[in-house]
Amino acid sequence: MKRLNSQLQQDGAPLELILLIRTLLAGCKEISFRVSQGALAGVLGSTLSENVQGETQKKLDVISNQILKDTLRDSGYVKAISSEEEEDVVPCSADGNYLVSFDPLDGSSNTEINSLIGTIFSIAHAPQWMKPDDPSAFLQPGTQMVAAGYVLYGPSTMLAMTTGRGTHLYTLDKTHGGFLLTQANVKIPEQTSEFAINTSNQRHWEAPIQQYVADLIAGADGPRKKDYNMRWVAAMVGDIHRVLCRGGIFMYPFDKRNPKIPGKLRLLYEANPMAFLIEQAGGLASTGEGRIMEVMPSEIHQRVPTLLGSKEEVESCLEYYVK
Ligand SMILES: O=P(O)(O)OC[C@H]1O[C@](O)(COP(=O)(O)O)[C@@H](O)[C@@H]1O
Ligand SMILES: [Mg+2]
Ligand SMILES: [Mg+2]
Repeated sequence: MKRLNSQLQQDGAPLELILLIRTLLAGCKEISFRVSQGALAGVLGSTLSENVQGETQKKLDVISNQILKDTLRDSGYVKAISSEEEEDVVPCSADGNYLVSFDPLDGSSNTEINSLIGTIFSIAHAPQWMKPDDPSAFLQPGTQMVAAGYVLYGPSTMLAMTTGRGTHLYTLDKTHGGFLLTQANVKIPEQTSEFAINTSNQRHWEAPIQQYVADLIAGADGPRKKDYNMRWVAAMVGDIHRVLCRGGIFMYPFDKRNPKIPGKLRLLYEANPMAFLIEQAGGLASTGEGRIMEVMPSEIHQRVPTLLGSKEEVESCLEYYVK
């Protein structure tokens, strides 16, 4: 089976980017091991501290964040890091050529129930003019990403990765510790009968999504004349992996509860990297008003409404916005 290295070379990734990706994944392998230890290693449960999002941090949020910071900070490739668990950017090497944004542990609410969790990351060039502690350099649209991916800590540890030449899936071979290519050039089915959304938020949604989801649930008896099934892993990394594997539409839409916060998911280290993977696999990634990867960020922890998945189904969903 092909190794990650040779696929990245085949996709034309520059050597330094390949070395950076390998360094980041070395951190993810350590997280995979710590996660698999669970209660044996005392890594389950919450801490007493809150992150900049106002969420109580899980022990694994803090552990994963520290592992990735320690792994990347002195690598020499990275100028600065932005992380879900860090209020400000983390300065690294002044002559580093890359910026890395990551969600060290996605699906935190799943840690205690031994369910799917993961790490999500995106990589962009660091502007020459930038000082390592300057957050403004991260305020680039997603179209500027040079690589993105996630590592899914599930029954097997899997990697989904793109450098802009298709989306590929890899499986961690725990016998020799390398990621091996298990599915090249993923193509998401354009049509689907599977949707994912947290319906407990329904009363807070805007009218277009209310109507769109109502029509999905109406199934063959409704205007879509087709039955739909629902799934919700409560970990974006798990829901998006399912979409890459068999199609579907994943939604975390605008929510009227607090109009200043237009969604739950964060642009830099959740929505953008997933949008890059989905688009490179032939799917669509929208905020409802436009392409996620064209959103111009105004701050590093900015949130966006998120609609991702099978091309024709996302298009059908967007028609409700036009109506
Ligand atoms: O609790 P809800 O509304 O189901 O939200 C689940 C969503 O929140 C998240 O867990 C947020 O990510 P974090 O766990 O990294 O904070 C997503 O992975 C997931 O899609
Ligand atoms: Mg997350
Ligand atoms: Mg997280």
